[in-house]
Amino acid sequence: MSAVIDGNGANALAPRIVGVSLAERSYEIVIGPGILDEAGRRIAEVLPGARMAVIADETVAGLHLDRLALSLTAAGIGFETMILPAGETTKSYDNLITVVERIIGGRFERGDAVLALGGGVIGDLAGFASAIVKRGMAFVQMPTSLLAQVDSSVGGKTGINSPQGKNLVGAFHQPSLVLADTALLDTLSPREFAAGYAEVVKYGLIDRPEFFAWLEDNREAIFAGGEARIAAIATACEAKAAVVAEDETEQGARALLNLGHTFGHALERTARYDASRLVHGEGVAIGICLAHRFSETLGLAPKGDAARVEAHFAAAGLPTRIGQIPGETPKLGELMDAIGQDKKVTRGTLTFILTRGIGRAFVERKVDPDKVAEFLTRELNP
Ligand SMILES: NC(=O)c1ccc[n+]([C@@H]2O[C@H](COP(=O)([O-])OP(=O)(O)OC[C@H]3O[C@@H](n4cnc5c(N)ncnc54)[C@H](O)[C@@H]3O)[C@@H](O)[C@H]2O)c1
Ligand SMILES: O=C(O)C(=O)C[C@@H](O)[C@H](O)[C@H](O)COP(=O)(O)O
Ligand SMILES: [Zn+2]
Repeated sequence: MSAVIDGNGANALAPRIVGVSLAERSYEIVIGPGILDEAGRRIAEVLPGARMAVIADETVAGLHLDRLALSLTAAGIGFETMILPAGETTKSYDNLITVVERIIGGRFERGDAVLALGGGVIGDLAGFASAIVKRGMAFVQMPTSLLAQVDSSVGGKTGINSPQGKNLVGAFHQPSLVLADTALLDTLSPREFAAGYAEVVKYGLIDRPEFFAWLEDNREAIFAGGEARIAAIATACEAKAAVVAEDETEQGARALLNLGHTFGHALERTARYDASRLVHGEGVAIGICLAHRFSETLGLAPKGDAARVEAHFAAAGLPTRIGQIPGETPKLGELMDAIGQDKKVTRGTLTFILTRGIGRAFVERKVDPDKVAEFLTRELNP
């Protein structure tokens, strides 16, 4: 991207850089349009001499892999590509084995890197492969969905799904670099853009009420593209980077990033990870609304905040109620079973991220499962 100095001396087209401070595992998130064409140069600066095992799904490979290949070649970086089917079911044991064996078969060294070009599915799977091959290879994230640019490419959570639940097998393994080309979002479907937006809103609802209010005012501009979109992505990355720097392996505060996920992951499991019914960001949108309504029901949050959150998601085209998921309505027992497999369960007790109002989320341990079941019974039978 060429640099242009505007009237105020600011570099108008320069990418936004957000740092993730983790001592010797610190790295930069580079955000802006056109970063894809600079990928080779930027990667060579951070990982000189490393070869890349490039992993992408079929959709993203068809759209954007050629340009990445040109950029890597121009920078003298050797690479092999591995293409997987698109969609949540790709985060499987079978695909993990395929990818791991391809990397080993390609004679990649520990100091070489796995490069994930794609959404959160590819980032989580490729990241996990990089965490375990040779006990940990280098890893580069090139997120191509909104969700991946604001959330999954940052913070080092990697993994796959088990038939028993979301992300139940994985590792913390930080990338060395995150390159988020915001122009790639122009090819993302409106539905997937909206799904990623749910995770953007999440940061406002956790502890940045002013960001949530800004999103209420700027939602249409963010969906249209341009500066508002880049600003929203950068703010989300700053928010996530701050939490990750404080609590890399989720011993405490990082659990806040799971707002809406205890319910959301259970809904994804009951929808069988079927994208025609529910994708992750949609599950998060419904889950966040449930967390706000549950908090209101428990008398923790002021009346009206849950409705405000729901109105914002609905305006963005996102579902807010379990009944909006197409297909068979999940059974209470199935949902409670999935909730019982949540990774935040401690000594058998449930943990939820609840809220005292917009921007006032907190981690509640020892949540009474009977209260959750009563609440869900009402939600399932409105
Ligand atoms: N590791 C983390 O911290 C973290 C955080 C949030 C979510 N996640 C995980 O991320 C996954 C969801 O990520 P996602 O929403 O990106 O899903 P995804 O990777 O399935 O991508 C969504 C869809 O968009 C397509 N796509 C991606 N980029 C595109 C582009 N530029 N143009 C056209 N199509 C494009 C993909 O092919 C796919 O069909 C879930 O598995 C979730 O559990 C992980
Ligand atoms: O980075 C985190 O921490 C998150 O919780 C981000 C979530 O948006 C993401 O979906 C994550 O994969 C969920 O983590 P999990 O530990 O609940 O599987
Ligand atoms: Zn998520």
